Amino acid sequence: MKQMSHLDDIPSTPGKFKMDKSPYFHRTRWQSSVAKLAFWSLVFVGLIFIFFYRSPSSNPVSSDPSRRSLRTYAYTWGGPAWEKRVRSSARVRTRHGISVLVTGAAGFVGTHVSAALKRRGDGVLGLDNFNDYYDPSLKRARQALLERSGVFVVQGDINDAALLKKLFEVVPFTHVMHLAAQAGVRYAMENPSSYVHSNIAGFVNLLEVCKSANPQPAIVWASSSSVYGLNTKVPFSEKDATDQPASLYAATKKAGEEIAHTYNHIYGLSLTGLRFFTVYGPWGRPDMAYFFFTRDILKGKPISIFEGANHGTVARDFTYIDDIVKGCLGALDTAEKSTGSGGKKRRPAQLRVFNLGNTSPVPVTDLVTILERLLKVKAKRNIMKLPRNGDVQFTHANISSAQRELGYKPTTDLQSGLKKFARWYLGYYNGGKKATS
Ligand SMILES: O=C(O)[C@H]1O[C@H](OP(=O)(O)OP(=O)(O)OC[C@H]2O[C@@H](n3ccc(=O)[nH]c3=O)[C@H](O)[C@@H]2O)[C@H](O)[C@@H](O)[C@@H]1O
Repeated sequence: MKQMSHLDDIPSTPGKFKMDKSPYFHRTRWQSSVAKLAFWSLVFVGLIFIFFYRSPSSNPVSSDPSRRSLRTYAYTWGGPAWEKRVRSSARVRTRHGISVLVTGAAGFVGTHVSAALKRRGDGVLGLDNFNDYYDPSLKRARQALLERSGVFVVQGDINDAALLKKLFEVVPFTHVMHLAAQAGVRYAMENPSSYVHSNIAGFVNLLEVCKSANPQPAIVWASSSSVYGLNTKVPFSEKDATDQPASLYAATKKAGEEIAHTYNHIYGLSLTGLRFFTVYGPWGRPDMAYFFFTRDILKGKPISIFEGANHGTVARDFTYIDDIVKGCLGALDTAEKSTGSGGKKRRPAQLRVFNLGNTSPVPVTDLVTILERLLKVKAKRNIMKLPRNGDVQFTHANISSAQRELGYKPTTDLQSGLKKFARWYLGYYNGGKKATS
């Protein structure tokens, strides 16, 4: 159908425009005041619209990153066509398949998990708010990838209770894979409220809707290796204390684990938290070191490599995305059903936390050496003291619990994983020429 627009009424040669005699000319005074009222109402509604869309949460990005709030875009949802798309995307296509609501589906891990679920015949519906924490065009490209494989990604926020309720009305999801979050350790000092908004308020909102859904879904969600904080006992085990987070990001993830306990305890929600260890790979996050090191090395820009006190090594248990996806699917497949209904718990429900790491920490300096070899460019290394902004000196996962209960077994070392990342990066950014700042 042709879209009517006000432009359609304007002739291409304005000088020749001849006004037709309006049939409204002889209307009564009463009718003209109705027209005036309608006109001023429109102006009023327009002003309200402008006011809301210029409110701080949606202001264009300011040049000072510490001042800006993340920009999300206005979205609409609902209607028969929209519901049809939701239903079709979430339709299970195998006999024992599950139907999963994936939050953060246009994110790095969300895209890979959604695609893997769809490939094996599960029903998948994505949800993402497409905010501009990093380049939204990368999120749109991931969305396009998912759409091609039959996954519809609804644009919306996990804080939007009405939207979440609607989704559960349309589809009785058996599982929720909750990956929507404000990520990044260092950015928490610049924009603390975004962490509270997504990782705490958003998570609680989602759990509220899940606990009232009938049937209640089982929930698997992304916690983080950062909850180990200042823990010095290695490798990190799920049994270790996690009461010394070093960043607000870590604190919100830890809070998420406690909130999960509460909803499990009161409402019988089946909850599994996965502590991801520095996940990397194709379609990754541009705010992570391996990603922006690649960009800067290719541009010939210096990179900052952190070191601990007394030139201490800073290392990470870098984990390849395909291994993480297997861990996520293992967690979904072994998740027991929630036990509540109508907001009441019938009997105790499953509550789990697993490390998903690689069990072999690599110094950040070695990561850079691997990148140099793959990109065939020497990095301009700038060695700096580890800033006091939430970064911890090392991470190292003990994964025996995930191995035993989820069948989790990482198989990709950093060299092979980075090779796949570099190939993707060079293809996606046209040999590194297209990369943005
Ligand atoms: O494991 C996790 O749970 C976390 O992994 C990453 O956090 P991080 O390990 O800090 O990953 P990067 O920001 O990519 O940093 C990797 C390493 O590079 C170092 N780094 C970072 C930035 C930089 O300029 N220079 C530098 O040496 C960091 O200190 C760190 O050791 C993610 O950003 C978090 O969202 C996630 O929760």
